[in-house]
Amino acid sequence: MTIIPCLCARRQHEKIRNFACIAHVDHGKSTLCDRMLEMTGTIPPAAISRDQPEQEAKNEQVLDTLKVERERGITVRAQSATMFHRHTDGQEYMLNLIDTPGHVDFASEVLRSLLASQGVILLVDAAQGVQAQTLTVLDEALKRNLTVVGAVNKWDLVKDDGRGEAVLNELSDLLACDPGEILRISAKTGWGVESVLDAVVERIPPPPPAPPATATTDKEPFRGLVFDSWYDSFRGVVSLVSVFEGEVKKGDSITSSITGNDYTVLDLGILSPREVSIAEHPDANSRALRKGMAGWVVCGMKNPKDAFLGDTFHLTSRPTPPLESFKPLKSMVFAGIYPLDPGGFTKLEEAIRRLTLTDRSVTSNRESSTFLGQGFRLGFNGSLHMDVFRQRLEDEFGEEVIVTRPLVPVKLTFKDGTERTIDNPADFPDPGGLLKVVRVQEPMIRATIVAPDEYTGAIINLCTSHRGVPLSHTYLSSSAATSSSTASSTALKPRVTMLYSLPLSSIITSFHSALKSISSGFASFDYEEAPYEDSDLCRMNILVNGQKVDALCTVAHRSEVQKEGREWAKRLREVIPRQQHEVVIQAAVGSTILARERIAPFRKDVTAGLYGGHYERKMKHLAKQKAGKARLKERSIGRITIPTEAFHAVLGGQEIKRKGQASDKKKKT
Ligand SMILES: Nc1nc2c(ncn2[C@@H]2O[C@H](COP(=O)(O)OP(=O)(O)OP(=O)(O)O)[C@@H](O)[C@H]2O)c(=O)[nH]1
Repeated sequence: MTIIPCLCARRQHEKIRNFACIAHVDHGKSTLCDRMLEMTGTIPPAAISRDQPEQEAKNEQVLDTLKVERERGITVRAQSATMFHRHTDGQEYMLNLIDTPGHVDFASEVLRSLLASQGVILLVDAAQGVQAQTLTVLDEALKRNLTVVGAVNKWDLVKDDGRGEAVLNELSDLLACDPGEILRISAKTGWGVESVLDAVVERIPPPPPAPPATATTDKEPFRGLVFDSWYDSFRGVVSLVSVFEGEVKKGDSITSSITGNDYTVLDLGILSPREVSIAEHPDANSRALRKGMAGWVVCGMKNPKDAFLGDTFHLTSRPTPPLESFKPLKSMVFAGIYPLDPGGFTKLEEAIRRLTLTDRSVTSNRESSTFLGQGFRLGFNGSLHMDVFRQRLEDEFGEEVIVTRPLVPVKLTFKDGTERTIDNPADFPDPGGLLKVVRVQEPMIRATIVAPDEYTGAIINLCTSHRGVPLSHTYLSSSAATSSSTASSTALKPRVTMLYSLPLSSIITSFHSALKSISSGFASFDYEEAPYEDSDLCRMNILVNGQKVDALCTVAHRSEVQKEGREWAKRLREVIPRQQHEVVIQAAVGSTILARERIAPFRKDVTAGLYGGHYERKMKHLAKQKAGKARLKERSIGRITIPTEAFHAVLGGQEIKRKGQASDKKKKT
């Protein structure tokens, strides 16, 4: 059993390191975390041996605990774990590690992780080299003055073709450090991972020391930043707290800076990687969460609404100003969420309330649709985020939902000078209403695309077709240097970083998959928000037998609306079942019809019982049927039944097509 030497509180922080693993998607963050947890004995070792690296590891992405993370092989939530590591200096260190997501939609998870860290491990895949997200996450770490330890991962894949060295140089150029400082590792086999643990101890600074005690205060008062929280049906809200100052222990009375509510600490502990009460952890050797530590706190907070990420807890008896918090990223993609079962609103409401506690970047407001009934308008960071949220509702709460078409926020400036930002297409004015609007603006992004330069032409075409404007085009330094004819793989060929200004709306559906397909998977893409710009947008309505289907209307750029209208009318025709009467589907902007599709009615054989030769009777029956149908049609305007499943399929089809997982045809069958 290893015990942290009992240092006085002022020195103990020196044995603590708080760091995050950051990288582009799939560069091996979660795998590296598995190996570090194994090597420090935090989790049982996997059945791998350094002598037989080809043997598969058994611990796979142990910090990716959500079903959606395991199914999709992506991290969507930052996860923390505390490890104890005996360094070569003979001392035991407490390492608080945070595994972060790589996808841009979960950037807010990376940002809050960085606030609780003093350093980062920046991983780069030896086969892929520096990618778009490598640049953006590094930028965030540098903005916060964090120490960056660079590591090239997947070294087991490196052959004698110079690729590994080229990637190593690329990363050292980026970090402006000596190539010798970059670690070479294979997170999968565990090779070199010991050097990461050593670098964490030696290069990442400990949390800042406590100020000396003054005559009036015997010790520093407690201040802790809440950087994660989740809901437990028995204990209520569990908050993950990074202790910036002082210490907190069981029985302490603490106060939330945001709500002013007082609580008593009922239990607290560390994540190792599961929750372990501090009193029970053999290595913690302390009954308190001390300065520099990160751990969970249960304090009888029953209402998830009282839990705020970025909140500061302090001792009730020693009020302190709140710590610098992090602003939640603004939601940029909005969609209506409705229960598939029309009576399931209350259950869905509770599920959303619980889930938004673990994912505070989702905004939620009630809304109602004439077609779908009561539901919610939720705001997300991007379309993958939206899709993951929908899957979590299903996986974790059994809630099947209909998700309407996503929309980015649109700013309207009216003639009288008032401004309004709308997140629901139903609120966008029709052509008549637009006469009162002097300015329509949509959010833009600054996109970073990194790709081998042979794909430059195709990428320019793709961006242009998505209304993109080029900003810059530069070579990744060392890849330009290795552009020689000796390069034997695409990863060694010169690579470019292209910056583009693009409307956010143009990239929320198919842009990413299109980029991957035109670049054979070699291009990577990331973006950051840019200011709003003027845009010629209009609202497209979908009409069924002349009746507006509010849940299907959308806002699109005028240059794209015709194509969209045709696609949607066609798609609806495929999913709406034939009915007793004709169904006409139209896409329209104001009174201008852009597309029309018709579903022919069933024709009941009213002459079936008649023998041949009764021509006049047959004609009479057919005439009667025609008149009856006309009446039926008149009455049924607005009463066309579109099965909810069909609706679900048509909206889901959009998602499926976007991800390229299945064609619409497959969906139909
Ligand atoms: N050959 C090889 N494969 C690796 C290595 N490290 C990770 N991988 C594989 O790379 C894939 C992605 O690894 P993850 O650890 O999930 O990557 P990640 O960066 O956490 O992914 P996100 O969280 O989705 O961004 C998995 O299939 C891993 O098995 C390595 O050192 N060598």
